Amino acid sequence: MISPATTAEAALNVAMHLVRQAAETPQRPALYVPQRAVRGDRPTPHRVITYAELNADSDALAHGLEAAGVERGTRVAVFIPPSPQFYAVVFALFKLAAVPVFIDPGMGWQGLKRCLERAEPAAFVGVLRAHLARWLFGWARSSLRLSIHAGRRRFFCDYSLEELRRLGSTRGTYPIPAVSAEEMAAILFTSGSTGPAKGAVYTHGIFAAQVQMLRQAFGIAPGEVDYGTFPLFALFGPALGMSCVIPDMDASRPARLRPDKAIAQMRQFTVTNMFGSPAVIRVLGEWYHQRWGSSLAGSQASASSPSAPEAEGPLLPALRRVISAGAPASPLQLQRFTALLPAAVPIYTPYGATEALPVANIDSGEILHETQALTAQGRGVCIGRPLPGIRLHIIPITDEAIPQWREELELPTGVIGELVVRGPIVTPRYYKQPEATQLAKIYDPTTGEILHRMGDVGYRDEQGRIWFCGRKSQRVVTPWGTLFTDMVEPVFHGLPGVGRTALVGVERGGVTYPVLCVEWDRTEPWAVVESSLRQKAQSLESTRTIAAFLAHSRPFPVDRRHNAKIARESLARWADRRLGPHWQPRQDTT
Ligand SMILES: Nc1ncnc2c1ncn2[C@@H]1O[C@H](COP(=O)(O)OP(=O)(O)OP(=O)(O)O)[C@@H](O)[C@H]1O
Repeated sequence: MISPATTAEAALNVAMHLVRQAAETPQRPALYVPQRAVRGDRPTPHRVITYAELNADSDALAHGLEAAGVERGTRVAVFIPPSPQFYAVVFALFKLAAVPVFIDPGMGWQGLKRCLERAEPAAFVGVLRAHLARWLFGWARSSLRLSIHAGRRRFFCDYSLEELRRLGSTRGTYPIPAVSAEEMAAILFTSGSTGPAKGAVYTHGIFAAQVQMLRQAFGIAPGEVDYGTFPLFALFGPALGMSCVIPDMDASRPARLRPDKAIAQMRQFTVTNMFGSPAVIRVLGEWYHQRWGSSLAGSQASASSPSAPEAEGPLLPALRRVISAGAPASPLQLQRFTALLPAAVPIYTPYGATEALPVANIDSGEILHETQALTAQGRGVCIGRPLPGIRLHIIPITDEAIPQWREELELPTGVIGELVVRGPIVTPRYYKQPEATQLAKIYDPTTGEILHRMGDVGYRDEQGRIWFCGRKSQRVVTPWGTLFTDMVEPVFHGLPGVGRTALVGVERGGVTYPVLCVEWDRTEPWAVVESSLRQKAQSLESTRTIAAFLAHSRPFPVDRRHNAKIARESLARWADRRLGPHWQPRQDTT
């Protein structure tokens, strides 16, 4: 054991950021916690938790958890929604150098069971609902030896957090052990949008690099105020010295965020940084658009409108940046959201995945003024340039494992292939999933680095920017060539009656045909919509082979974490059923 901040190894532990903030600015609010349901029309009382308090609470919990048997390296499943308990427990686990395991609660009971079986946590700390489900569905029964209820009472668990807090509260500062960059710090499960979720192994070195990269890439300064609608990312708020407003929302359903509440909270605390999935950006932008329309874009909100802000000017005047991540954001959504912001405020859409984050970055200025026009012509979605410290390679598309890196794998500029990254934020493996690890990682024998295959396809342009063309597993391979989702779908956006679109493959007689599912908003008759879709498809080489357009009258199914990634696998099954066994593709397709 060492005294905090005395060695580079201890400083690697992400909890050291909290310790440092508490020493430097003890009275700065770390968290603003709504004390009751947030009202859209007036300020809501919030509890303030300072950095000194959060740090002391996590010290007490670290002692208490240790007394209960949690040790360095113990895997602990955490099922607590964003709250003071969540932050205190997670920082306590980091202080112990224990290994928190994070799984999306929204993924469904079966998926959760599978993840927990893989992660084999020895301890489980969660809210009552999570414990009830654990008990009912037998989650992690064979590995668990300690259960902790995140509340005052124990119920049927071994301990309550309140007990552990009391137990540890007189023991002072927790002596954070020195950790190495390679030591496992956490397991984060992917969202499972293209198959079973996989547990990415995070090391202390990765967290340290992420904090540094986020600070540099976005220019986040201590003392800023954060509104983080994605729980795992919210953890970086305190690490970056921000004061974090806890949103009044169900964090496992970002698309159901209530815009009036979110805006009221952001205005009440003059929030400077907002983080959310493209679904959050869409919901807020559409809400604004429906009320005040595009005529006010980027400028003023009418004070005479019933729920308009009293002050003149943009609705969110203090925001310095917005970060939208987790899925492609459509230019239209970005455009609508800019109406809430002061003119020069960027919306960043960083690209990355649970296994490697952040990888590349671009802002709304470049998207709206430059790249969206090319996106509409079928060139894909620009995700910007790799961040400093990251190298991005593009390699030929294959579903086979590639054990070793060879320079010859690199494709030239302009050629579409799979995106592969190397850098300090690349996770080395999946936890106890050697087959998945084999398929996703490449070892470079000359540098000793492990590269991550993103499972995405794209290309590099002459300016060094990367263009995202879709998920590798969702490409549609036809006798007339391969179609990529994010090159095809945006071509049709903006046509009257058309919401989102989704490209899927439907097989008949051993041939896969490209089919476009269309979110039809019923503002135009389907026959009119279909005819304009067909006309548009004929205008480009890449879309000419689309064999059918299908009206989908309800919103598309989406992933559970970000509520933004279209579940094309289930839409493909839907399209197959809709077309029926006797469907004959139109003659002009072939
Ligand atoms: N800015 C972005 N633009 C386009 N796509 C993005 C962006 N950011 C993330 N993505 C998409 O999200 C993926 C990462 O998602 P995440 O880590 O949440 O889990 P997942 O890969 O969907 O889960 P699984 O691998 O279990 O299917 C990326 O590989 C990419 O396809």
